[in-house]
Amino acid sequence: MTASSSSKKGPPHPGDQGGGSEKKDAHPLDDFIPRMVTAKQVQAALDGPLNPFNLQPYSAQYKGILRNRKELPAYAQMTEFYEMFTKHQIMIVVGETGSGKTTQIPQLVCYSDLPHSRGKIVACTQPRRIAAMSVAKRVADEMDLTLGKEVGYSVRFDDMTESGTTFLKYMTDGMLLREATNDPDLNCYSTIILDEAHERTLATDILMGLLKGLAKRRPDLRLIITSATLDAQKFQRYFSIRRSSPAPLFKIQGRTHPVEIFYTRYPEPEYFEAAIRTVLMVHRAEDEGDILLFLTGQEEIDDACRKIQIEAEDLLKQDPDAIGPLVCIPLYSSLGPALQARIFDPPPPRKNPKGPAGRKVIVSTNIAETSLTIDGIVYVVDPGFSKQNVYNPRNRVESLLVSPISKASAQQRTGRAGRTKPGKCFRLYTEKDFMKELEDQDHPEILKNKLDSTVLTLVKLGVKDIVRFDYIDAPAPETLMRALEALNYLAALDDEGNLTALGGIMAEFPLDPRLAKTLIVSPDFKCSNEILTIISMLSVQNIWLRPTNQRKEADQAKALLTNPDSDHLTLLNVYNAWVQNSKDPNWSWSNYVSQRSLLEAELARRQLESLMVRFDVDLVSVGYGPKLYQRVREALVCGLFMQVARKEGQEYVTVKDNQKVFLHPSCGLDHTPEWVLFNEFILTTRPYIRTVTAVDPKW
Ligand SMILES: Nc1ncnc2c1ncn2[C@@H]1O[C@H](COP(=O)(O)OP(=O)(O)OP(=O)(O)O)[C@@H](O)[C@H]1O
Repeated sequence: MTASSSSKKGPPHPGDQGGGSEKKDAHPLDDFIPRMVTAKQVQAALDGPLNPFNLQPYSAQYKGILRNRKELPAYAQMTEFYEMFTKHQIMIVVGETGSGKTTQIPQLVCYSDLPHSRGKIVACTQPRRIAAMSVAKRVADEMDLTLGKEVGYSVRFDDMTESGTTFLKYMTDGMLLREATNDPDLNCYSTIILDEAHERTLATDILMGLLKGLAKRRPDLRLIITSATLDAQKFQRYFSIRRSSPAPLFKIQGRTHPVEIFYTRYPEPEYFEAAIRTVLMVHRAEDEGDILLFLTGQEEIDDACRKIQIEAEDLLKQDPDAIGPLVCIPLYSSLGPALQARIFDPPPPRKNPKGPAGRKVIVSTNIAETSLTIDGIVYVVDPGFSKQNVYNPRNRVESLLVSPISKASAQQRTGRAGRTKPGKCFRLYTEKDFMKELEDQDHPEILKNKLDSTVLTLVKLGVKDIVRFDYIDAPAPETLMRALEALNYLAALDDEGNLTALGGIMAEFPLDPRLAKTLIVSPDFKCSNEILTIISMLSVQNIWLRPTNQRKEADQAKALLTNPDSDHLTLLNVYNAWVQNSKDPNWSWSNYVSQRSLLEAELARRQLESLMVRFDVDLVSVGYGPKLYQRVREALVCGLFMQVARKEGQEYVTVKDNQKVFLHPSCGLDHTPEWVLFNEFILTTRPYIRTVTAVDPKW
């Protein structure tokens, strides 16, 4: 620590040897009192010559970033923060977008943990992996430390932390939940920050219940719940110690830069067209600055990127002195990390030194809605829609529907502008609709998703009564019952609802319970090597590329890789052919399959394989031939037997619920077999089953 703070001695650290005069192996930071740290000490440390976390001199980059951090509202309220943090085990933090909740609060907590060599980890959860990864990178830079060492992240299939070194870990809420199943006391953490709690993802909701209980067992554990302002009181009440004393609220006042909001005068009948028009209008008429456009899904986004790009090139040709170059970058969750990272690339350079600056347009799903700072975004275009998952427990159908966003989402979207300078947000709906039609909040996922996997996690966590668990909002009993029933059929739970040995292992795999079961039983069919590949391929989206102008060629290429009896076996063929061709991107390109999806599948495969090793699930194969194909199909039935349909006339009817369904157009079967199993039931223009395999009812 710097000289300025070494005079401020406080009570000894719990690990200190008491009574001695000079401590033998004193650490230079020993007088930096954990939990009792003051804003003054931290400010002195931030401005000091040495980084207290690694005792190295600060870099020039650090000093530059620090100047900006000092402008953040969270910095200005540091004293108040520490006052509350030292007094309370649980606190709720609210603040406007961009005030520094995600980047600053976890750092402040880290100072209170110094010297970290003795310490535990500070965890900060994020609903989305891209946010966890990019914020960890930003914070590592802010702290002048190395990403993957002192500051790390952990997301499904990608762990960038170092055991014993990492003391600040950004992670998806799902990862923390998974860790809790192995260590219910989460002993390695000193403080857990549930960030973006207002998003109410399934995992965050369950974590809130667990951590509320855990806080009673572990008085040393601190919890911080951060949220957009609208629903803070709900969290305060939920985390109250007694009925009369709600959890304290730390309000970060103010924001960094103003964002001007514009509404349309009349409702827009075609949001997609309006969105493209608006982006081009901004490009033509507004000053330098990048644009972020929110759309609902991959197809729409790719389509928009193409259209915007073409139009912008036309504009540039017509008037190169007034219009700058433009590059359009898509962002959605199925893009691999490398392509997602393109959103942080600089905008294209000017065409000529006197001409207008280049502009970057990012077209994204709502994964860019929270916690993400993309430097340079000045304009946000928000058509007001997103794709939302809705589960109907009566017919067990999950459907993705394009629906209006909530006011909270709209505010988050607006908040993506004005992060590094003042911004503008164009809402493609009227102000009246915003006020009257949009709900305040999105419905919590726990009230609208299928809960099979969640219930398995809860049982594994030792929750005895699933219905009476301390949910912040309890799900419909019917949804819970459906989940218990499915897990019982899968033999993950016995008839009394207790976890079986099989269920215990299933819960260790980050997969839908049906797929976990398939994988675990597959050695009995001597094909676990193949099932592992198929499941890894199922975990990534969009293996097939089908560019609009090359649909025929793409379909022909796909036909050559297709197994006529099974889309699952087709996935196996694709992966194996790719490996046989040395994972050559040219092979992928000429066969119209996505190299990046295959790379992601490979990553998933590696991670799942290490779990198989850990839980003694043998990796075996009978070798190629018709026998293998049949065994793979039999193994699939073991996990997916609840997802079987039978042909009736031109269509299929599901065996379990008697629903009429159709084979999805992407299905590669060359005939319509009597019985099929399917991976997914989706409702779009019609009820479809997707990724289908012909099966024999005997199995
Ligand atoms: N990668 C980055 N590059 C440049 N500036 C950044 C970056 N990340 C964060 N910042 C700055 O830090 C500010 C605070 O970001 P932070 O993510 O902590 O805000 P927040 O309060 O969590 O907001 P939100 O909930 O909207 O994500 C941003 O407004 C921006 O000015």
